Amino acid sequence: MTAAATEAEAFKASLKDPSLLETRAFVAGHWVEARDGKTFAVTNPATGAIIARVADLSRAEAAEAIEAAHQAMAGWSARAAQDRARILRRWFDLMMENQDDLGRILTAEQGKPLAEAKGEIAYGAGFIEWFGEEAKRIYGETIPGHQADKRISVIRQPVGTVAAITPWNFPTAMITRKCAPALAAGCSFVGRPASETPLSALALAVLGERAGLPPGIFGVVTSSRSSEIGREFCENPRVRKLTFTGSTEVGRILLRQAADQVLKCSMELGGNAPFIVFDDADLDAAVEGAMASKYRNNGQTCVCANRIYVQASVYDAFAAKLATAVEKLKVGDGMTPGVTTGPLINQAAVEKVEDHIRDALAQGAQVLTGGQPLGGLFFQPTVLTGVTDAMKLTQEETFGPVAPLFKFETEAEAIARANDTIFGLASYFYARDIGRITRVQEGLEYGIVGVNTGLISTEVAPFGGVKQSGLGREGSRHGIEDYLEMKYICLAV
Ligand SMILES: NC(=O)C1=CN([C@@H]2O[C@H](COP(=O)(O)OP(=O)(O)OC[C@H]3O[C@@H](n4cnc5c(N)ncnc54)[C@H](OP(=O)(O)O)[C@@H]3O)[C@@H](O)[C@H]2O)C=CC1
Ligand SMILES: O=C(O)[C@H](O)CS(=O)(=O)O
Repeated sequence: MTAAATEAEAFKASLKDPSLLETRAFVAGHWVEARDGKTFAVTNPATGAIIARVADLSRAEAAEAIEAAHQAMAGWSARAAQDRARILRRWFDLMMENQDDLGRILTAEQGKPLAEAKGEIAYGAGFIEWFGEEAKRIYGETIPGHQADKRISVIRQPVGTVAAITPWNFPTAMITRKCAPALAAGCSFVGRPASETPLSALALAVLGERAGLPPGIFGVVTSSRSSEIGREFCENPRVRKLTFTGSTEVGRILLRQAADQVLKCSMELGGNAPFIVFDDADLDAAVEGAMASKYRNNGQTCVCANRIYVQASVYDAFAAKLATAVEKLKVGDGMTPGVTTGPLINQAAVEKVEDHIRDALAQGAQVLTGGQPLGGLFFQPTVLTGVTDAMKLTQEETFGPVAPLFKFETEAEAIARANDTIFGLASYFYARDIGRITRVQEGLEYGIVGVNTGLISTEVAPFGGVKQSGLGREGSRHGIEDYLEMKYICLAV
């Protein structure tokens, strides 16, 4: 056996339940290899080791998964909501019972520290718990008739078979944030996870099968051919809803492809979050919030602070406090206890971070701490000062551990600069004056505003962006609406 195969086998053996490390796709309730035998490698970004080889399905096999989901849907949507709710609750329970193994699989393929990965498992499972409960509350309504002999009612029915494409940065939560409302509504679901991180989705399918999801209702199509599978999802007439999480660039491609059949779409796209520190802020709290928002998942989240604006009178004090906190971060393999910051996902991510830093320094910014690669896919958590709006990192999402500090003078200036972007997902600010808090929270053009907090992610709230950060909301009681169609019934009596 080669060293790579040995490492993969060793990782599988390290799990309490090795059967969770599935490498076949899940189609029509069956675990399948690609018909042509093709596989693609899944590597550990911390070590570069191949931890698995996963079935590499073709577009035709993705079509078979969609057909199976379409055929299975009638029986699933006909079940009582209580029945669907019980199965989703069981799925939640199984995820939490296997949280340690699921966290280890997630860290191995994505790189985030194990504690953070286990946190994502709980976060992701929370969507299944939440929408299992919402399944029982899909209410309709009656409306007084417009004529004496008319009786008007409105019912809400499942939209149909849902296709989902998800990113590598939250390989569990981004799937459950979509499949949970879909299945709760009575839809069937076929997901295609990012090729860097398919194992978490497959482990989810193992537990979904054990929880009692009927064959075909929840499919996972693993493939390295993302654009081919994406075309199938957009063009297959059996698909009635496409939901995507990822970059705005790919979101635009999918929306163009989905237009031909006027396919219902939800889009959770890129961000460029401002993080504003006013002169009346609690600076220690602001530093804590900036650390949580900026360096979570090594800066690889769409809601990470991407631009940090600090009012002039507190700029130096905030910068010094932030640098001190950043220098306490411990970079390393996420499986190692005490590590707070794992690797970036791939070499392209490292190069984007280096490009943003190089561009900023060339235009006069200074490195307050960090700024250097650490070998492999590791990078020093970095703070830049003297940053200006002309630099690349002001308009582009860095998606890495770089905190650029901008200086501002007035409240109006801060709001205007924070809004000067095509994105509108998350935003944050720290202040204590209630008048300022009210003006700023209303003035920011974003789908999400964190006030005196850097962490906003929860299944109970509506998550989503405005402008080019996306379409629709995920989570909260609103999150199920995108998986339902409203039907108006006019009965002549
Ligand atoms: N708003 C949100 O909640 C989130 C937004 N993002 C944004 O996404 C970016 C980083 O994530 P990243 O995964 O690199 O984003 P990408 O948009 O590159 O990839 C997202 C998913 O889309 C797939 N994909 C890529 N190209 C196509 C295509 N032409 N047709 C169909 N599918 C395709 C990818 O597959 P593969 O990788 O296998 O090619 C992956 O599964 C950042 O801009 C970030 O802000 C990321 C996560 C969440
Ligand atoms: O993909 C992401 O970045 C997530 O949407 C961020 S969150 O849901 O964890 O806030």
